[in-house]
Amino acid sequence: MTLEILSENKSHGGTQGVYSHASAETGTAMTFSVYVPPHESGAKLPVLWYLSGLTCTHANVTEKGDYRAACAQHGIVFVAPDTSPRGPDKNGDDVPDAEGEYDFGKGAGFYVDATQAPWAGHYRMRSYIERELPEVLAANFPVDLARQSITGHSMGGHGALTLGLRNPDRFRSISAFSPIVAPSKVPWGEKALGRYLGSDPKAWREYDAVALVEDGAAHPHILIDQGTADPFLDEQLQTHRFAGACDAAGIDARIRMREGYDHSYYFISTFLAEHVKWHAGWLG
Ligand SMILES: N[C@@H](CCC(=O)N[C@@H](CS)C(=O)NCC(=O)O)C(=O)O
Repeated sequence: MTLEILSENKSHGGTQGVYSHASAETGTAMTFSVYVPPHESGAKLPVLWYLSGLTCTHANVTEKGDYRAACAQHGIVFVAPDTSPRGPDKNGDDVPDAEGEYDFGKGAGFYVDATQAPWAGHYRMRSYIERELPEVLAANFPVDLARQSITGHSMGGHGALTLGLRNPDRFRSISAFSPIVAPSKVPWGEKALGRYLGSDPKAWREYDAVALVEDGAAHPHILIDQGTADPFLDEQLQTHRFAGACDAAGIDARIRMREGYDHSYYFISTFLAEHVKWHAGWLG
């Protein structure tokens, strides 16, 4: 499994890298970024995954997220995958896309394994992040996969909550910024899950944080930050649904409404270091 180094830059005493590899899951090259903090030779470090939102690649958080000082201070490796397959597959054909739609297709993989044509062949972001990328990390970076946590933004907040709730033994803590907590119930999610997974909403439940909690999933360490001035809050994000599901299930999730903050990286960069520190407390 060879990694191509696209860039490596020294930062806060560690290395911020961007890498590409041939993914067996998506059948394409996939790009991701990894920040490795300064560490003693031979050390194995805990990992914080960051899943990005609609229209993003690894680059948005890497360039605008402001996490490196905190990761250097707490000795945490920070991994930011892409949000969908892109580019040519191994036959040289471009992966299917929804031309002109920012919320479906490329940049909008929704962290699912698609079951519907023409998406099923390449749109396998769940397995890519749950199975393949951890193996790539373990083979190429000084990581201790017994210590992992996960965070994300918007569609990536949905990804963090659903991956975390499905894999509570793998992720010690889960956080999210402005997550889509109930994709089955909102326009972004209804569109994406319907087209990737088909029209039967039963197949959507494992990709819906509220439905997962209703169906018995739980995690003891969940933190959500949501801006009150986020233009997507009422229609697409609906944080109250997750708060309600957690209350009903007896899950003590910490959900903070942040006065005046919007959906942008100005919001994320304000609180991402706090999230890194919070995860560090569970990553030991
Ligand atoms: N306003 C955007 C909606 C998509 C959006 O806000 N994307 C968020 C994630 S859901 C984001 O992080 N965008 C990239 C950035 O701000 O760097 C559009 O219409 O394209």
